[in-house]
Amino acid sequence: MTTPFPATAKKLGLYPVVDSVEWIARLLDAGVRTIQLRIKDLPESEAEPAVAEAVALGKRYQARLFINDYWRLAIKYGAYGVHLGQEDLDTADLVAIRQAGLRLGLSTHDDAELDRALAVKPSYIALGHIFPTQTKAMPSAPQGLAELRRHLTRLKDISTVAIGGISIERAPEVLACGPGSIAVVSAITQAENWREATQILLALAEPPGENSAE
Ligand SMILES: Cc1ncc(COP(=O)(O)OP(=O)(O)O)c(N)n1
Ligand SMILES: Cc1ncsc1CCOP(=O)(O)O
Ligand SMILES: [Mg+2]
Repeated sequence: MTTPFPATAKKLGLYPVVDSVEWIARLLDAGVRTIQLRIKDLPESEAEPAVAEAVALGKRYQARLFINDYWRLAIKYGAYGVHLGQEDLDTADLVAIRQAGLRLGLSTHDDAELDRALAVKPSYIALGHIFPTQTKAMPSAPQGLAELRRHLTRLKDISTVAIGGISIERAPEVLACGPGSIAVVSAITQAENWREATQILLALAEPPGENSAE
């Protein structure tokens, strides 16, 4: 029988995905408590200082800091968790991640990927991309809100994250579908006023009294 990964909060709330320690520091200081460091295409040795700093910051703020892709570094520095995509699943050592006590988040885009992800018993499942996005080249079409709703009906007992093209304007309709979290990149990093955008998104995704400390 597959051993589950450690649970995370059912409602992870606002989940910014950013590419630098500077963004991690700013957003933790602004009150964000779930966050991901997503550095792409750097050799592990070059990404290592950023991962180490991000993990230290996450601990200082008692935040849920997920490391994208670099699972060995996440284990080495004791991150809260790791985020992996379907391709990453082909190569990552899931046993090592679980034995190190890290949470695991997995990307999914359709029913087959959901089946595969659920078999791993991760800490959360990400569903995307919901709307068109400029941030990442996606091989599939956006799933939209109806598919998001349909997928969520299969995921009552696990923490869920919606991602892809979620703007301040679209966040309420996404949240109304019932995911525990919305992950955003450009809604914050490309905002004219990132502080204001973050506060608006925090208020939408984390209504007072609803944020769990897990
Ligand atoms: C919360 C969240 N959801 C999805 C992704 C995408 O992960 P992946 O499919 O592995 O693609 P890359 O981010 O590695 O390009 C994510 N990072 N975070
Ligand atoms: C990393 C990732 N995975 C699926 S969509 C996406 C990018 C989301 O970025 P944005 O919030 O700017 O659309
Ligand atoms: Mg990945």
